[in-house]
Amino acid sequence: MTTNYQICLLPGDGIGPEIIAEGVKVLDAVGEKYGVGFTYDEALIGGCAIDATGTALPAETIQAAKASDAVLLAAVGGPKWDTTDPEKPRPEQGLLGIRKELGLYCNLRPVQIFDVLAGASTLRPEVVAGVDLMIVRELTGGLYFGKRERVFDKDGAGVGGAAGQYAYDTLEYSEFEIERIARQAFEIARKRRSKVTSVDKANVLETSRMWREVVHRIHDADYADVELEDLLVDNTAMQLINRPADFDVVVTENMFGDILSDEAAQITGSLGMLASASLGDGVALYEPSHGSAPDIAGRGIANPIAQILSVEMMLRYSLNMPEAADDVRRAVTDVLDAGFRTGDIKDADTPEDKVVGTEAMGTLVAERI
Ligand SMILES: NC(=O)C1=CN([C@@H]2O[C@H](COP(=O)(O)OP(=O)(O)OC[C@H]3O[C@@H](n4cnc5c(N)ncnc54)[C@H](O)[C@@H]3O)[C@@H](O)[C@H]2O)C=CC1
Ligand SMILES: CC(C)CC(=O)C(=O)O
Ligand SMILES: [Mg+2]
Repeated sequence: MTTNYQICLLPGDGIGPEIIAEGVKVLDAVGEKYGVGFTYDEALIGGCAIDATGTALPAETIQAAKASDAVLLAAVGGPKWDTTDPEKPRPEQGLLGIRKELGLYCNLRPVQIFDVLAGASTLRPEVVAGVDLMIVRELTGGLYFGKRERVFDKDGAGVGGAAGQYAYDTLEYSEFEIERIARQAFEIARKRRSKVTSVDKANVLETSRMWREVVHRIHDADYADVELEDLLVDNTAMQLINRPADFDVVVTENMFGDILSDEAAQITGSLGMLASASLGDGVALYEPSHGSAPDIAGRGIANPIAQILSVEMMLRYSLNMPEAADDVRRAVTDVLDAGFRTGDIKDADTPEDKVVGTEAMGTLVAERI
């Protein structure tokens, strides 16, 4: 009997539709090789969903995601929907909403340097050599999900202590949320180089002081074999580009993880290389770490590798196809070793005939599965 998987596709906006097509191309090549069927159910999220339905996360999209074996998302957002009006819908609400709906509290962002891309990084090759770290980002708590409000000073009488508008966002964490992400980080570290760096701002924030306490309690009780270090987030931002190869697993709260992963992506040469898996206790979602790149959308030049490596993570974590996942990684490595580059990862030595577009890069990878 042929295995058949139902994959929910969420192309979103900007370069989203261009790169997800290449993820699907690679997944189809995997299906052909392993005799596995993939059925795709495409749904709306983000700006395109606002245009069609007035909301960034229609109920049908949530249903399609929950009914699938895994979700493949590209990216949402763009200038068309940018607004500072708190009453208007924003594409990013769709992304935050689907993470919450599916309970995706654990975001894995692997930062690995492909040897041949050492020259594409803005850091010196000897600094980026051997970089292999995993950012474990808490994904459904913290500042992105806390209560927020803007109070308009309609009569000029002043709000929040002074004349003018007043706004706030709140950063909250429960012990439970910290404990479950910390356990994930320690478990992952045990399968890697057994080192966890816990990143916080405990010299200022109360949530961070509790974060540190909980992480240490879990460590001392159940994971004393794993090395644990604490690092303040500002120092981490600096150390990541100073000594990136020293990091193994980096565990941190939602916003710190968002910011640090974009920074870490640059170590690999481009944000277009950084995949991610968003995991919970049910259906998981796989997405590049980058956004919808409106500055290059519609030109066929976006790098689809982050999306393709997100397919690799889907095969590994949701579909229990580790050999196929290895095939995807090997195929990407082979294409890069053969010298092919999208514009974002080319360097001064890349010959013009090796610079390829989104579609060609996807085809080159799919051919090597
Ligand atoms: N997961 C998601 O859907 C995310 C969505 N966004 C949204 O995306 C929109 C654009 O945000 P930005 O701040 O510009 O971040 P971005 O990640 O879209 O782009 C940052 C820079 O990286 C480049 N880049 C990103 N992905 C690339 C790829 N695959 N190939 C080549 N170059 C690539 C872009 O061209 C741009 O110069 C905003 O509306 C933002 O809210 C931002 C981050 C995550
Ligand atoms: C667009 C945000 C909601 C999220 C983000 O930047 C990310 O997950 O990387
Ligand atoms: Mg981000």
